[in-house]
Amino acid sequence: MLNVKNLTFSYNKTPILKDLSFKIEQGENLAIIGESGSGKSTLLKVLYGEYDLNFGNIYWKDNEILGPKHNLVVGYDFMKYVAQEFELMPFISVEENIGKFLSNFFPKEKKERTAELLEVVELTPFAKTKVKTLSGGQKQRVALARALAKQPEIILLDEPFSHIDNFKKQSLRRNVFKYLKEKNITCIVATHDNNDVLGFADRMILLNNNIIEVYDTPEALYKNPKTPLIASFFGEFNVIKGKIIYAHQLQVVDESKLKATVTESYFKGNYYLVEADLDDEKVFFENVSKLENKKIIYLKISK
Ligand SMILES: Nc1ncnc2c1ncn2[C@@H]1O[C@H](COP(=O)(O)OP(=O)(O)OP(=O)(O)O)[C@@H](O)[C@H]1O
Repeated sequence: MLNVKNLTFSYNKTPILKDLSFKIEQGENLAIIGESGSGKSTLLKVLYGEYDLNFGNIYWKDNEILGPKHNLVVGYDFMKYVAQEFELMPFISVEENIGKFLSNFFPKEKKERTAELLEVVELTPFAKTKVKTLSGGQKQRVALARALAKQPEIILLDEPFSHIDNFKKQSLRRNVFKYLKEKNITCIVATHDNNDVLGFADRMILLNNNIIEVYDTPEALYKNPKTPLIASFFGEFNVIKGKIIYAHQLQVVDESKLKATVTESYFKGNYYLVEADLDDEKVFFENVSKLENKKIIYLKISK
């Protein structure tokens, strides 16, 4: 179990993380979300032992995670961290990078493990390719596989799929999170992307104003977003009479008290996101077809 108690951290005088406490069990997937600059990357680095805390403690099982004041070398064998800037060895191949920290005393195991991880990150055809010739997204996948090579107990991922194109992203995300669950590896992922969270995270933390604003399951937060900031992570939303209403919860009906004028329709694939004026406020809702600008419509809020 990871046990974070009253963690407080600042780079200089201004605190970035104030009095954070949370726990996660072995094998759980925790997502850290928050606006840019809210401290997501800082939290991962602090959990990794890259900095000394101002106050508080971090424990992984019985080990206290301590910063550079207490350790000559940053990091622990049971934990891996994949940063936004991945440091790979450019002049050796993809498979050599992945196998770099695996023992040469067990060549068969090393080969099998490397092949398994190449499959997970969908880079088998690039096994012999030199890393310096890869794209940013391919390098990100090598960094992920390398972090998994020695099977850590806990892995910290900072925006793990940010460089990966939309064609690959869906299947890669499923592969990686499925692999982590199968191997019972605890995962903490900092992300801006709700697709990294929904369907994968067991719990999520929203960092805001230097504190944990909410800590709950994605389902609970999605169904009952207490603040606009939470709702905005999941999608387009409106605040109507003080209530947060997602765009998909508004429907066009023949008559209602919510009379609005269409101002724009955006094609979104299997629906249009329609923008309209409702009592001089902008509202967004989903509709199967495009609606003419200036059309008067009536809206109903569904559950
Ligand atoms: N090495 C550093 N020294 C001083 N301040 C820093 C350092 N690294 C980050 N910060 C500051 O700490 C705050 C949090 O930064 P951090 O990178 O943790 O945010 P983030 O939520 O990960 O942002 P993003 O989503 O943009 O990656 C920011 O105000 C940033 O300027």
